[in-house]
Amino acid sequence: MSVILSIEGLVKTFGGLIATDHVSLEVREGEIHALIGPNGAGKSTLINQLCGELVSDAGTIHLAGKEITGLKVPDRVALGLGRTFQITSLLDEMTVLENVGMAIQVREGHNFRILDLVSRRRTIWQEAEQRIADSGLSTRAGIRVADLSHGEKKQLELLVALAMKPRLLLLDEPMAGLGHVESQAMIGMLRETRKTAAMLLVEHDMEAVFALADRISVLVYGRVIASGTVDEIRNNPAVREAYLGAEDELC
Ligand SMILES: Nc1ncnc2c1ncn2[C@@H]1O[C@H](COP(=O)(O)OP(=O)(O)OP(=O)(O)O)[C@@H](O)[C@H]1O
Repeated sequence: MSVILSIEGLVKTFGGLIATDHVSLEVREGEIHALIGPNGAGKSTLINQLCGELVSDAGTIHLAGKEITGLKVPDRVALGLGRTFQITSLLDEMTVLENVGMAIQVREGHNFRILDLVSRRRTIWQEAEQRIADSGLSTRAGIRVADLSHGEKKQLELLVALAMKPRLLLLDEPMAGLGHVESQAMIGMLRETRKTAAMLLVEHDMEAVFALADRISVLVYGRVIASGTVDEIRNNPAVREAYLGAEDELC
């Protein structure tokens, strides 16, 4: 399986604090690679370094073989990097359909030509309808974002990110704040997503991690202390040690 994301020796410091300390890991095509670790381990910092919101102090990032370490956010997006943004980035007064349609228009923007504007618009809205019909939001296309539940907003956030057709999707706690039923719906959506995009999944919900991950890397104090399959990570003494006091989370 080829490597879609390769990180080598990535470092980020804040003053005297080393938030990510020579992090190296790989995400392969078609896999969900979970990144877990205690609070303050550096997971969000790493995601922000990868998407270009934080400039790294050292190390390299390659996406599908191309070095993207020094690129700006839009250039990384153009090369196939996607991420779910905070729910607040959804357009509250617009419908589910309009939010997905807008994302597709952004993706297609550079292809617009005056002459085929009308037919392009039709294609865009058809794609938006199809993406929604295939998701857990199939009955919510005409609903304003403001009237959606928290779980539905998280699903829409994922749909909007997918409308950009990323090759690699960075997910920062997609299960946060979801109830059991909503979590199951999100797990279903992420399983479907695996068919089109590899994912680096930062998540505290271990049930979801174990249900979804092909491989897991464990970050503690900014360092990767272990990388492996679900079983390897569950049975790794150093990982259990890092989670001491919350051991049943790993059972
Ligand atoms: N902008 C910043 N300025 C200063 N320190 C920061 C900044 N961002 C993060 N940190 C520090 O870097 C360390 C790693 O934080 P980070 O948010 O990446 O951890 P995390 O693993 O995502 O934690 P959590 O699971 O609680 O979200 C923490 O000690 C945090 O306080």
